[in-house]
Order: sequence, then structure tokens, then C-alpha cells
Amino acid sequence: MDPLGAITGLLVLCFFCLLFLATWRKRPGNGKLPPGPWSLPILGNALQLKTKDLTRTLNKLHEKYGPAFTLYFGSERVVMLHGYQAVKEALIDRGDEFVSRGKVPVIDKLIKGLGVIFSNGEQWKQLRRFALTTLRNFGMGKKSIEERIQEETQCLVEKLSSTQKMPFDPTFLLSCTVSNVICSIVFGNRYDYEDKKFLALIDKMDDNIHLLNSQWGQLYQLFPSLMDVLPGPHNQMAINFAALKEFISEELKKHEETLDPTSPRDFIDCFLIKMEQEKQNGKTEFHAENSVITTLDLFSGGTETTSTTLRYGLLILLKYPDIQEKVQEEIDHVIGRMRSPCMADRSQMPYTDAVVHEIQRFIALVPLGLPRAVSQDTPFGQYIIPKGTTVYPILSSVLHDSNEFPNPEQFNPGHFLNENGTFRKSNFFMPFSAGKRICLGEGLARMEIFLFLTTILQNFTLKPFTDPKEIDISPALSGLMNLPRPYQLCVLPR
Ligand code: HEM
Repeated sequence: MDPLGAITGLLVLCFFCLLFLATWRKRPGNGKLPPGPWSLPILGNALQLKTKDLTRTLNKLHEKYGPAFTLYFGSERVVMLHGYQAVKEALIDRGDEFVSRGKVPVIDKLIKGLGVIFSNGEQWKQLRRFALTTLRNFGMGKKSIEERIQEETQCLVEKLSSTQKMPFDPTFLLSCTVSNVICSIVFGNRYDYEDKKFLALIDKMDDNIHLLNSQWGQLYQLFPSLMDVLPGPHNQMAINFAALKEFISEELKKHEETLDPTSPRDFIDCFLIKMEQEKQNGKTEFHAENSVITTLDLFSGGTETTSTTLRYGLLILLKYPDIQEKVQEEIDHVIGRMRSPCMADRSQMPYTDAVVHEIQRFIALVPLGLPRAVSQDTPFGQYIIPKGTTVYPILSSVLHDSNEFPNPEQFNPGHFLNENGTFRKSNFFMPFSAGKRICLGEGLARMEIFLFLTTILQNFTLKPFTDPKEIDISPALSGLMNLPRPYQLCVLPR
């Protein structure tokens, strides 16, 4: 054999040996890791995870491997928890062991462990407690959060009227409306829907959500080091993020200049007062960097989630005009046309309440939940999840459990109604996750979804631009969030 051929042969042999070793070493079920499919070095399970139909892929893996299985996102080992029992055990029954936030490389690089959503330990505890208390106090302040939402719903009605029955894409308008509620709480004021700076901000947030959920965002999640050096649209995320930070820093500066410590106007004022109180504490979590990222957490966490839920909800109602009609009948019966809907109405509107729940269940907005992590080797069933492993509680597997919700892939408000038409509560309703790290804005989001939806349907009938039968309500993109397909609708005044 010629020397070149021998070397090539040796190299090929070495390559396959390495491939085998790497695969064997990582083979889940090996040792005490939860089982899972074979994974390739570097690629991990990337080729098996069809992002277009992630839910079905995960269901199949669950059927084969059970409620806890191991996957590799690139070279990152993650444990997936599937089904109510496993998710409940981790998030609720053993909440302390699973309370840490897991890695999201794309975001971690920008946020650097600051703020509430992506932080851990004492910092997370203190900032979360502060944010929750402050939001709650604003609810009891001069203007309640409910009043702020009602004010914004009226602006939305005006804007919708101005479409004059012409078709439009509701994405931007709903983002502005929902964002304005959080702006009113965080910055103390809402913005005009024509305000250029505000619109640019919304645009950047929308863009980042799309990028994060796109194939680029998913590649970034799988191969962060490689994507860091490659050109492509994913690099726009950092630019958008810098602009959002800049906007918030400017707001903070303006607030500092006009602050009256005896009369806080909004969330930012409260943060500044807390910073002043903790000035002498060298280890304080209330410093300038955290003021920006915590505000950004509320601003971004509170905008895209709720506005996408509303946008998806409207699309579903366009597909099912009979359901829309039944909600309108209930609105007419309980609220009438002369006053704005309020939260006290909800308990008398079981059908509408069921529709709102079914929208959130059906769309499973954050299908995999946000990642958690275990801070020590953690026994789970017959397995051990090694220290530092990222854990995904698959929320869509709970929301689409056929034992609790028959025909879970069908939109059916009956999933939340008893036979006598009263509202049926379900422990499987977990769109906001569960346990100690449950969504901090749950109360606010639920108030917004109910008030915006009922106000829209009180004032308008939604008409699709195409035949309802042709409307596809499956997600267009399914990554961090399930996003609906783009659509246009007309709103006809009632
Ligand atoms: C329909 C609307 C919303 C949905 C479906 C949603 C869903 C979620 C989910 C699944 C989590 C992860 C919780 C976990 O780690 O297990 C989360 C966390 C969070 N959400 Fe929301 N959310 C929504 C609206 C909001 C709003 C309006 C705000 C703003 C006030 C907000 C702020 C946050 C924050 C700050 C966290 C991090 C909590 C922590 O790590 O302690 N969310 N949300």
C-alpha cells in the first residue's frame, strides 16, 4: 500500500473510532441518564429534531423513551420532561431542585445573567420579589392596572374603527396596544400609535422574536460558538437588543432627573428608590445594569407573549365564526354595549372564559417552557440528571394531553366547560408554567387577554379575508414560541 493511502486509511479509521466513542460516551441511558436517541458528535440530535413539527417529534420520543428523555442540542445535553406527571413533579413537587434557569445561548450572550428571567440565585430571588411586589402595589395605586388596560382598549377601538372595514394585518397594532399597558406601568406613560420612536422599538422587538424563532435562531441555539462568527440575519438580534437597552437607559435617565422619592410614578421610580436605599450595600442586586435588564424583562416579556396570544386568538375566531358569535352573545347578555368590560364580568361569562383558556391551551405559546437547570445531581424516577443539565418542561405536552383534553389537536372551548355550561378548571392548564418560577406577569396577561378580546368583540365582528375553512391555525414557526401564520382581517363595527 502506498504511504498516502495508508495515512488516509488510518485517518478515516481514527475518524470513525472517534465518532463511535463520542456517540457511545454520550449515549443516554448509559449510566443513569434518562434514555434517548443516539446522537452525533457536534450535531447532537439536530437531524432528528424536525423544528417544523417539533411537538410530534417530541411525542414520538416520549412514546419510545418515557416521561424523561435526554437529547443533545448540538453538544449541549438537555433533559426533556414530557407529560403532566413529570412536569408537575419537577416544577411543583420538587420546585426547589429545578428552580434554576437553564442555558439559552443566544439570549445569555446578550443578557449576561442579569435581570429576572435569565438570572439565578440570590439575584433572581430579590429581583423577582421586588418586581412582583411593585406590580402588585401599582394595582392598588391611584390608577389600577385594570383601569390602565381599559384606557388602552379604548385607544385600540378607535384605531380599529379607523381601518374602515378594510383588510389589515393586526400584528403591529396589537403589539403597540399590549406594549402600551406595560409602558404605562414601567415608564408611567403610554405612547401614541404614531410615535416614531415607539414604533421603531416595537419593530425591533418583533424582529427579535422572529429571528429567535427562525431557523437562524434555532441554529444559534444549537451551535452558538459557530454562529457567533458566521454572517447572517441572526447577528441583527444583538443590534436590536442594543437599541432596546438604549431606549430604556434614556428613560431611566429622564426618571432620575425628575424623581420625587416620596411619590413614585412607576416601576422605574420604584427601582431608583430601591437603588438609593441600598447604596451602602456593596453586594446589592439593585444596581444600574439590573435596572435596565429588569425593566427590559418586563417590557419584552410582557409584550410579545400577550400580543401573540391575542393575534393567534383572533385568527382562531376567524376560522370559527360560530364560536365568535357565541362569545358576542354572552358579551351582549352580561355586559351590553354601553360600558367597557371589566374583570368582575368574567365570573359570569363561562363560555368566554372557556374560549380564552382554550386559545391559550391550543396555541401552547411557549411549547417547551423556558429551560430550567439542576444545580446538583438530581434523582428523577429511576434516573439521575447530572448537575448543571438543562431541563425543558414541555408545556405543550401537558396542554395537549389527550387524557385531560379529548382530541387535544382540535380547538374546542368544551375542553373548559362542564356539561351544564359552567367553567371547568383544569390543573393541566399551564401556559404560564408552574411553581416558584411561574410567569411573573400571569395576572397581568390574563387580565389583558380577557379585556382586549371582549372589548374587540363587543365593538366589532371579525371577518376573514379568505374562506374560514382555508385558514390554517397550526403554527407557522415553532421554536421558543409558537407563532401563527401571517394573516389579514376586516373588523366590522357592530
Ligand atoms: C400570554 C402571556 C404570557 C405567557 C404565555 C407567558 C409565559 C411564560 C413562561 C412559560 C415563563 C417561564 C416560567 C418558568 O421558568 O417556568 C414566563 C416567565 C416570565 N414571564 Fe411570562 N408569559 C406571559 C406574559 C408575561 C407578561 C405580561 C409579563 C410582564 C409582566 C411576563 C414576564 C415574565 C417574567 C419576568 C418571567 C420570568 C420569571 C422568572 O424567571 O422568575 N410574562 N412567562
